[in-house]
Amino acid sequence: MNNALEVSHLSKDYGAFKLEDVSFTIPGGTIMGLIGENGAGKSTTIKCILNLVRRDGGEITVFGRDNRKEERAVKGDIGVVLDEVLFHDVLRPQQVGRVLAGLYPRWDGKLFDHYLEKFGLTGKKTVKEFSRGMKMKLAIAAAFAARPRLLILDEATSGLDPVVRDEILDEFLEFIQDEDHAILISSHITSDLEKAADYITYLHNGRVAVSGAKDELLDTYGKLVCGRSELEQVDRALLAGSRVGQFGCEALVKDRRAFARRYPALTVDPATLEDIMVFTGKGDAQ
Ligand SMILES: Nc1ncnc2c1ncn2[C@@H]1O[C@H](COP(=O)(O)OP(=O)(O)OP(=O)(O)O)[C@@H](O)[C@H]1O
Repeated sequence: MNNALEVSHLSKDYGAFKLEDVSFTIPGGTIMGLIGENGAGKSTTIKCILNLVRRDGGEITVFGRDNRKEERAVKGDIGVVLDEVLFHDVLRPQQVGRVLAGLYPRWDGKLFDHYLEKFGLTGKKTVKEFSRGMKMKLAIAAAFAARPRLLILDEATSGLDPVVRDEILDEFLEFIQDEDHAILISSHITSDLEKAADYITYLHNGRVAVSGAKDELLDTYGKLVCGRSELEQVDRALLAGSRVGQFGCEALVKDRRAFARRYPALTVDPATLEDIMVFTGKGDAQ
């Protein structure tokens, strides 16, 4: 089975910002969450995958095909949902479907109608009268109906309420039941990715800071909460970052089992993706 996406040593130089040596792989039948601060390079990475910006180095393959040499075929395999929805304001969802049917060779009108029904978008409202959540749902229905093999979402679930996000995440989980499908989703909402993603890549200042299987990351990292004097005694090499506050200290432990063996008296709790992102990104913040 081919990997759905392989990004190897990707680089892009904007002058003031550089994407450097970004590599990650999404196996078929899985979801990769791309996380990172504002300006970390998530959208630039996605634009390179979509060939919307020219990369300066590296390789990108989608289901084994080079995204530049076989651009047409690769485009047909990818569905995209961006954070801005650009459908014609005056159209109703069904009319949007008729327009898109002419643009996408693999368009599945029945599937589109199924999602409109499921997402409650079958009324008489035009896109202009839609809330942000309704627009995102329409974009996601359209992305599914184009029958992509790789679905890419850039911040598409931000700004949606938890109920809608949950519904949409369930659709994603169903989509990847087919091993020939995969999803790359960039989001600031790490709790969504904690629920849905199989793999996580954390970009920091244009570089991969952490990448791996989500369960493994959550199982390995830990969060230490302790007093200042205790923190001062801990070997810094075991920590990915720490924070000294008014009422105590917190630190991200790189390997909580190894840490527990060395410091059995200190309690290390499981870390969240947000902890991993915040502490790794800040390093040794005071
Ligand atoms: N066309 C461009 N020309 C020059 N610099 C650019 C261009 N597009 C993006 N950048 C810069 O690249 C950096 C990364 O931006 P990018 O949009 O990839 O980040 P991001 O991780 O998606 O951020 P956010 O979470 O805010 O969307 C930023 O410093 C941005 O200013």
